[in-house]
Amino acid sequence: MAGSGVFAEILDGDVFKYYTDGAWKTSSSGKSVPIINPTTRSTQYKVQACTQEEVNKVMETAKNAQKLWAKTPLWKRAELLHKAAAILKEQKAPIAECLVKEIAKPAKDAVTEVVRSGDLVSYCAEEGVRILGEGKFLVSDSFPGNERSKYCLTSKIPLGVILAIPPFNYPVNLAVSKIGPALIAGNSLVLKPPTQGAVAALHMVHCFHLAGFPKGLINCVTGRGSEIGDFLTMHPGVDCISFTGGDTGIAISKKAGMVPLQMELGGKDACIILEDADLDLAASSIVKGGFSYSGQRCTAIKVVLVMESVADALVEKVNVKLAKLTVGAPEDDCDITPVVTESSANFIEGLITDAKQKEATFCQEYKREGNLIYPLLLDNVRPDMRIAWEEPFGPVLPVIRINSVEEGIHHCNASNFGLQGCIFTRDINKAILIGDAMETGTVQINSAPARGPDHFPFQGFKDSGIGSQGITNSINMMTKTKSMVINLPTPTYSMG
Ligand SMILES: NC(=O)C1=CN([C@@H]2O[C@H](COP(=O)(O)OP(=O)(O)OC[C@H]3O[C@@H](n4cnc5c(N)ncnc54)[C@H](OP(=O)(O)O)[C@@H]3O)[C@@H](O)[C@H]2O)C=CC1
Ligand SMILES: O=C(O)[C@H](O)COP(=O)(O)O
Repeated sequence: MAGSGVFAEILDGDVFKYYTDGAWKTSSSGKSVPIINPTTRSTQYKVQACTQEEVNKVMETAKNAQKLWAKTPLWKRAELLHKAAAILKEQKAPIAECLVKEIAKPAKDAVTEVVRSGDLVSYCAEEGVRILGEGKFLVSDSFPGNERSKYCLTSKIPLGVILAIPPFNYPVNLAVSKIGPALIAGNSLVLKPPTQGAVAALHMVHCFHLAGFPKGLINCVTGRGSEIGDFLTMHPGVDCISFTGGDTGIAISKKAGMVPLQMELGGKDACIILEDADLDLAASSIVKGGFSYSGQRCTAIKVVLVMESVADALVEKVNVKLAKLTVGAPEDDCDITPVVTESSANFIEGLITDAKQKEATFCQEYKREGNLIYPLLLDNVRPDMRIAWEEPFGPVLPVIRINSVEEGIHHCNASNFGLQGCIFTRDINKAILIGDAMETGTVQINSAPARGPDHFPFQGFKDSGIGSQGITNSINMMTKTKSMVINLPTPTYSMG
């Protein structure tokens, strides 16, 4: 049960505490934020509603702790991260249980998220030791007009305090994808977990606490993003913001100060199917890519653009597979589970109603029970329908029939998003040419979009983000370059 066993100290009555200065604390606000279970639609957990004064204190604590941490040898930082990763994996069951209750993640996927997170933290430790242990050495005489009289030594140093804000759909994994790189690079961390998923995140933070990180290095404040979000992101104590979520990220980037930003935002990942595609492979990738975790992945396939000549065959294959998906409770490990909130379900329903009014073909009957929306494929979607452009973040997928590859590329590039895209064809030359034309951060050939493996670069173009994630890129992003120039009195070759 959440908040029991080794996690007992993170709970105060029925409210989970926040974490700072190496200890679990109750907010002086006396207020809590309820977390609604998407399946039962009743309050499952409560977390502290932290105050602005508490945020100020946390920032100061993080700043002080970072100064000492930056002086901690790299191998020691790595050792602690490996320890935290091991504890995280050991504690996968209670953390996964929180994910099931808070965000209705299917039971097996919830365990996978925690194990993947442990692996990610370990990889950060190893990669950090490799890339931060090396710097650059430059000599001056390669630039016109210079003799060889200056030696420049560059190394990577930490930024300071990293503010990490992950979204609800991977509250553990997308938190550690920021925490691991931040810590190995010598930064301290303030985590603001999503409200749905906060309790899983607090359990994860406790694993870092148990690993024995120095006091104040990792901090976790809770509260609604709409209430403490602006105060956090505009706080002068923040040296970098790493955010994953929706349009909120665009607003943050306009308000934040002159600090590095890492933004991973929404997507409308297109799947282009050519006439020569392996349709069985395409259909299973569409079902997995479009419907796993009920479509609540930024990398989910969110629009299928299929050549008219193979559209009927593809739609039929997808429908056969959709009929086999199980629909129900996350505890039963169903494929399709309730979406995260009632307002998300209402938003998805709005897109479906619009498509109905504009006469899309419904391949299944639209069915909703509370937050549970049954999987739905909409065929013959046209560009005047909202679902052609907007991100449902739910188990509904539009199919647009195209008559040329150019039409598919045009639709993909007309989107304000540019996260990932995929192409199904047996012609690798065509795949590469189309992939080059798609304005997305990543193009997958003959597979659905995906962020992992977690060391691959992961980035969105346009409204899908700023910067690039993936373990190596995040470590680099959370550092700055420092140079030391040794100025010699004469060129180095002047003797002998
Ligand atoms: N590109 C990517 O890697 C990913 C993108 N996404 C995108 O995220 C969206 C869904 O996730 P969701 O969690 O609903 O996204 P949101 O943008 O609503 O929330 C993301 C995080 O921001 C916090 N937040 C809310 N308001 C503010 C604010 N004013 N200042 C600072 N933080 C704030 C939220 O806290 P709280 O929960 O308390 O409101 C949450 O922790 C989708 O659009 C999806 O595509 C999701 C995953 C990955
Ligand atoms: O949050 C998301 O949706 C992810 O970053 C996608 O991750 P995945 O491709 O590994 O599911």
